[in-house]
Amino acid sequence: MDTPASGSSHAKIILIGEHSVVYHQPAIALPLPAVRENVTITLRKDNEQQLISRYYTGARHAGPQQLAGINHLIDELLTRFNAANVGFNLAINSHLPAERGMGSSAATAVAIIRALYRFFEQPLSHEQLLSDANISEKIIHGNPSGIDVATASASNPIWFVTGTQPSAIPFHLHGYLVVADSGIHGQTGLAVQAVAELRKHDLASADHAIKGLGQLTHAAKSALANDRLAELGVIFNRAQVLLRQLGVSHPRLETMINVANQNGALGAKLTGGGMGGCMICLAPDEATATRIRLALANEGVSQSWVQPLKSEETK
Ligand SMILES: C[C@@](O)(CCO)CC(=O)[O-]
Repeated sequence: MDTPASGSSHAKIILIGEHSVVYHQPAIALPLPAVRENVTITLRKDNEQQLISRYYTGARHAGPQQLAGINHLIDELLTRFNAANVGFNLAINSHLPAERGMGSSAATAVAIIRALYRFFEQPLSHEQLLSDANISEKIIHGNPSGIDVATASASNPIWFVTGTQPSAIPFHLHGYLVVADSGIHGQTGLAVQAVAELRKHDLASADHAIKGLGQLTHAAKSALANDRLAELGVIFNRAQVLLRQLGVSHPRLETMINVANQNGALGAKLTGGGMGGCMICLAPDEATATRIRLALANEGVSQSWVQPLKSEETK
C-alpha cells in the first residue's frame, strides 16, 4: 500500500456477434493491445480519494454521473479490503475513445481492479477479475453479455457465449484489420435496449436477424481457422446487413463502410454496440489498409488504427 501500484488493460474489437451475443448466440472478439488503458494508484497522507482522468479530476464521489459504475466498483472493493477510509490518488491514462464500441468502460474497470488488488496486495484470480468488472458494467450497460470484460482481460482472440467461460479460438489468418472511429458516441446500453424494443414489436424478424448473426459467427470461426480472409470479408458484409435490420447502424457508419469497400476492403461492418462508434474492415495487405485509412481520413475520419492479423502472434 505504501508503494504505487498499476494495472492496465486494452481495447477490444468484436469481429462478429455483437447484439446476437446478448441472445445466447456466440461471438468472436479480439484484444487490441496497441490501444491501452493504464491506471496508477498512489497513497495519500490524508484520507481523500481523488480521481485524475482526461474527463474529470477531483474527489471521486463528486464526479459526473458517468462515474457511478466505477465508483460503485471501487466502493465494493474497498469494503472487501476493509479500506474504505484509505486516501489515494487514482490516475487513469486512457488511449481509448469512450463510447465508441471499443470497450472503454470494461477496459477501465479491468485496469482499476488490477491496480487496486496490487495496491492492497490481494491475490486476484481471472474468475474474480471477470466477476468484479461486471459490477460496473451492469450499472453502465444494463444487461451486458460479459464479452467486453472477457476481451479486455484476454491476450488472445476469444470465442464467447454468455454464461460460459470464454475459450481460445484457432486463429490462422493473414491480413490487416482496420478500425475507424466515426467520432459519434454510441451508447451500448441504448443500442441493446433498441434491439430489445424491436423484439417486442417484431419478434420474428428480430430473431431471424439474431439467428442469422449466430450462423455467420460459426462460419467466421471456420474462415479464421483456415486462413480464408476473403470469405471472412463476405461474412462481415452479410453481418452488417443484419445489424442494419436490427436498427443499430448509423448513416455515418454506412458511409464509412462504403468508402472502405470502394477502396479495396474485403468486407466491412460496425463493431460493438453501434448507433455510432467504430467500423472495422479487412484488408489483404498493408498498402490496401493504408489506402483505406487515407480514403476515410479524406471523408473526415480523424482516428483509425490498423492491426496486422498474424496467426503466429495471436495464437
Ligand atoms: C452490443 C453488445 O453485444 C456488445 C457491446 O460491446 C452488448 C453486450 O454484449 O453486452
